[in-house]
Amino acid sequence: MIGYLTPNYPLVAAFRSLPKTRTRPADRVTREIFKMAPKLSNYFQEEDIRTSKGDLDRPISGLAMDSRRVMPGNLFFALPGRRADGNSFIDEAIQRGAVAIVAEKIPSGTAARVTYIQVADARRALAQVAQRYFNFPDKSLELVGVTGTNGKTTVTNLIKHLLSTSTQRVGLVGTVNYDLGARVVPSYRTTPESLELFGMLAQMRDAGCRQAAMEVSSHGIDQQRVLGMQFGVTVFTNLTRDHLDYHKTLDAYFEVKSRLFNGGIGTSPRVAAINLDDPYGRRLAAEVPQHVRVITFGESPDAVVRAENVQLNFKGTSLTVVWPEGRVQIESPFIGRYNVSNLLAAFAACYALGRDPAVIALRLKSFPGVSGRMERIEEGQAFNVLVDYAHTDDALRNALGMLRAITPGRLFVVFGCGGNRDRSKRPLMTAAVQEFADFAWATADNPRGEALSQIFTDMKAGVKSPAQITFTEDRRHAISLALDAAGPGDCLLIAGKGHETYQEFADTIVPFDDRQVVRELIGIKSIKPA
Ligand SMILES: CC(=O)N[C@H]1[C@@H](OP(=O)(O)OP(=O)(O)OC[C@H]2O[C@@H](n3ccc(=O)[nH]c3=O)[C@H](O)[C@@H]2O)O[C@H](CO)[C@@H](O)[C@@H]1O[C@H](C)C(=O)N[C@@H](C)C(=O)N[C@H](CCC(=O)O)C(=O)O
Ligand SMILES: Nc1ncnc2c1ncn2[C@@H]1O[C@H](COP(=O)(O)OP(=O)(O)OP(=O)(O)O)[C@@H](O)[C@H]1O
Ligand SMILES: N[C@H](CCC[C@H](N)C(=O)O)C(=O)O
Ligand SMILES: [Mg+2]
Repeated sequence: MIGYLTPNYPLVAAFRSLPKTRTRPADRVTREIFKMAPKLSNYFQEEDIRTSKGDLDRPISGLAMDSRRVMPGNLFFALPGRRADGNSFIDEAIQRGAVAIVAEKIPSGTAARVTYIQVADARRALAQVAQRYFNFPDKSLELVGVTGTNGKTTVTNLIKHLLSTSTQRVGLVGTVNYDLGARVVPSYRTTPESLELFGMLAQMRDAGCRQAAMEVSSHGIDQQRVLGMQFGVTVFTNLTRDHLDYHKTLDAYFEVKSRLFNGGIGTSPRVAAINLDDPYGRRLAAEVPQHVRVITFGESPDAVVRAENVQLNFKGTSLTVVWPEGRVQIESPFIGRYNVSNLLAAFAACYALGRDPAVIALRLKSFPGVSGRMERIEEGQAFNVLVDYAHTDDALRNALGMLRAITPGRLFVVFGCGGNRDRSKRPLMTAAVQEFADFAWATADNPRGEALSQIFTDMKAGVKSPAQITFTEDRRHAISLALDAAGPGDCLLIAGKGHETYQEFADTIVPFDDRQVVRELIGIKSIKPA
């Protein structure tokens, strides 16, 4: 599935350099190319290797970290995991043609024709080797890395929009899609593995991109997916409760995120843009090492890039952005106070890259928004319907608080909680919904491997007003009930799945798009304008 992200770069170069002849038997061509392929030892430094066995000078045809994707001639990385252990797939990798193995322990009874390299940390080795294999693509790009619990997708898309010109395409890596310069492909992970990331950055570089914006998830930092990557600017949006299944405490979650700013990923950014309105942002700004320039942003009066005169309504937001050398009035079609924070984050990142603030301000106006983020569905119905990706209690509180303030009628919400994710946020999400909405339909999000009844039990612990919430397993039915209930002046928020076009169950993934479902149901029900 992801082979297109990790082409055999050195081999492609070797192939291009071969003299063009009309008659080249395929196996001879393969042999010729292979002879020109760089050697295994090119990708390691002596200190990386604990012990080794076999020929370190053999050519390799590519890198793999999943035995199911090994191609003949590959170097396979056996990574220790939470669910599986890559070491138990070494035999399978060899059967598929792997000629060299990197592992933290060399298995006994090794195959003689294969080279084994023992390293202290296989994930670290994967990132280092991938960076060398793709020839340091991060260093050829102005790379902006955005982290934080919420706002990463929005801010990276804003940055891409602000930096792009008619002749300059800007790369993107994030939750919704990957823009590789020559094509855009749907995303399967917010921050993919280092092997895929360096492969993608190489494609951007080769397609002529000079900048790229990348979402950096806490899982990505912790699993060394961005180890050694050179970011010019890193951005911190905020830190609120999520992913405690993984990080256990908010402080541990913060420590992981702060590695993107303090050299903890092996590199430090030139500039850090940090949200001063967020308590963890304030802490981070004080802790960033001296050699990193900090540009704070926010509505706080002491922020370097700050917003004044913020005015919000259903049509958009107006604000004055103030920075040390000037100020500019901005009109944006974006709604919601948290989007002021996102606008400032993107503005601060572009300012940090030395872009003209006046030009940035002008371009903000034409930002089309992000798929599934407060996306308005207008099918002639008499009430507002918005599809949003709020999937934490903080995001729900922000989204609903904002809609409450600008909705004349009743506020309704359809929401759910994902399975195999942080259980502790579930009751808090219900409580946040009950704080603002007149009525809520709780339903399935992506149950994944968990029983929906268990997810509902967790969610029910946050119910305060049982008469204002109902639990309905089928998401389409829940949306249908909510559409039936809404009338003129009301607002319906469908939260949690945003841009997603599927629903993930234990043993199947089915097509499901909240936006399409709303459109279909409005059509079927012939909900008429007032
Ligand atoms: C919790 C988590 O992040 N887990 C990731 C981690 O899993 P793991 O360490 O348990 O790995 P594993 O599945 O046990 O496999 C170990 C090794 O064996 C290999 N293997 C496995 C099976 C096989 O047949 N052959 C084989 O070689 C695997 O490729 C892997 O190298 O490493 C795997 C390989 O890279 C990832 O696929 C996996 O992501 C899982 C599926 C996941 O759901 N991750 C989510 C939570 C995530 O990363 N989300 C963030 C976004 C969060 C946010 O938006 O805030 C993201 O960046 O997308
Ligand atoms: N700056 C912000 N502060 C708080 N909530 C926000 C902010 N920006 C967006 N949100 C809310 O969070 C949701 C997700 O936004 P976005 O996709 O930009 O975040 P993300 O960090 O990329 O999320 P993910 O970790 O799932 O990739 C939005 O739909 C909105 O409800
Ligand atoms: N990046 C988030 C997205 C959650 C989206 C929500 N629809 C869910 O499935 O819980 C995660 O993987 O935790
Ligand atoms: Mg995202």
